[in-house]
This record gives sequence, structure tokens and C-alpha cells, in this order.
Amino acid sequence: MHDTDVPLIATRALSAGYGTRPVVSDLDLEVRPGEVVALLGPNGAGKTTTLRALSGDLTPISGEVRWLGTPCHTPLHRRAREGLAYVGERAVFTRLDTTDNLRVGHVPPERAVELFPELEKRLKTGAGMLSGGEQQMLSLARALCRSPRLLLADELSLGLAPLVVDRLLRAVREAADQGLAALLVEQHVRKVLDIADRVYVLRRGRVVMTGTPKELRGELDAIESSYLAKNPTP
Ligand SMILES: Nc1ncnc2c1ncn2[C@@H]1O[C@H](COP(=O)(O)OP(=O)(O)OP(=O)(O)O)[C@@H](O)[C@H]1O
Repeated sequence: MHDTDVPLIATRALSAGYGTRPVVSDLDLEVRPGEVVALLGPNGAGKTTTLRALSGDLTPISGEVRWLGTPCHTPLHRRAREGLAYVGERAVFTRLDTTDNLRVGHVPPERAVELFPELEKRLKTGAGMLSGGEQQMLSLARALCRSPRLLLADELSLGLAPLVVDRLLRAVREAADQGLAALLVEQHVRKVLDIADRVYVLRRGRVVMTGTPKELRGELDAIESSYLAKNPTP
């Protein structure tokens, strides 16, 4: 069993942005071990900015990020050593083959193949020649096979076929069932709600809705139409 009493990562009244202009404000969110949390919202709502502040890539303008209950000011590379994994869009080395991409990430290829058997036949293929789905399996394998404590994933499933999206999300769910804490920024609202424990919806840099997928089912149309509205100005 994993200790779910202390959030692995949490923000308290966090404001973060670029220069002195906050893009997200007054953000209180947390992710506990064993939880998959979805961060949803229209384009420009501040989802990536939030992930960057959580990862240590952006310094908060005010408020704080807490790691295992303690305020945390370390940069991204230090947090990575302490168990944080960040997966962005198709983060592969296109000139290396799949095996070398895994080795660079200190992941034995056989572990990656256990997670995604689809990669077995592609171990000697240049990562630039893989399909989008295979590239994302490779990125996710590189992150998950190092047994991180926290996964921050930005649009894992961008532009991928529905079956591949299911495959990637299932791998995250299974890792969370083993104790991983995961925060996923996703455009596939309905699919991520199928595997998430909790959801935050951001709009114009603020949390406007939060709850379990069950609690938010009735709001699905509103959430999806806010995506189409592309974060309208007030
Ligand atoms: N490096 C940057 N410098 C200045 N402004 C930025 C920078 N990155 C993002 N922004 C601005 O911050 C705001 C929020 O962007 P962010 O990428 O966090 O939103 P998002 O919700 O992830 O959007 P999307 O779904 O389109 O990726 C936008 O207005 C964007 O223009």
C-alpha cells in the first residue's frame, strides 16, 4: 500500500507566469500517491504553465509548491532525481534508435517492452521513423520504467488514434495503481475522465471546477464547449 495521507505535490495560492504577469493565479491543487488527476481547460488557460511551475521549470511569482509536504524551491533537474518525470509532446531523440533512446534514459529495453510489447519489433528502428503513437509509448516507457513518484504529462495523446490514447492512459492508470501520482493535461476529456480519480478545470488561469469524474459527468458538455470557445476574454 502507498501512503496517500500526504500529497506528493501540492500548490498553495500559487501564481506563476512569465516575467511579472501571472498566467495562473491563486492555484490550490494537489496530487496524492496512487491518484490520476486530470488538468483540463481551453487553449491558453494555463495548463502547461501550471505543469512547468510544478516541475520547477518556472519559479512561482507568489505562493508555493510543496513536495511531500515541504515547500520546494529546487529546479527541474533536482526534482527529476527525486522522482519527478515530465512527459511532453513526443520527447524522443529522432536520430537514435528506440533501444538507444531507452538507454539514454537509463531504461533497460526489456522493461519498456514489458510495458509496451508494441515496441519489441521497433527496438532497432530510428525513433524518427516511429509512428506518433510508438514515439509516445517510447517517451512514456522512458518515464514510467524508472519508477517515478510523480508523472506530469502534457498532452500525452495529442493527435493520436483513439486506441493508442486508450493504451497510453491505461499504462498511466496501472502505474498509479502501483503508487504513482499522475497529473495529466489532456484534450481527450471523456477518455481521461474514464481513468482519472479527480479533475481540475482551469479557465483563464484559475480553477473553475473540481471534483471526481462522477461529480463532473453532468458538466461534460460545458467543459467541452469551453474548449471550443478557446478561452474567451472576459
Ligand atoms: N514562454 C512564454 N512566454 C510568455 N507567455 C507565455 C509563454 N508560454 C505561454 N505563455 C502564455 O501563457 C498563457 C497560458 O499558456 P499555457 O501554455 O500555459 O496554456 P495551456 O492551457 O497549456 O494552453 P494549450 O492548451 O494551448 O497548450 C498563454 O496566454 C500563452 O500565450
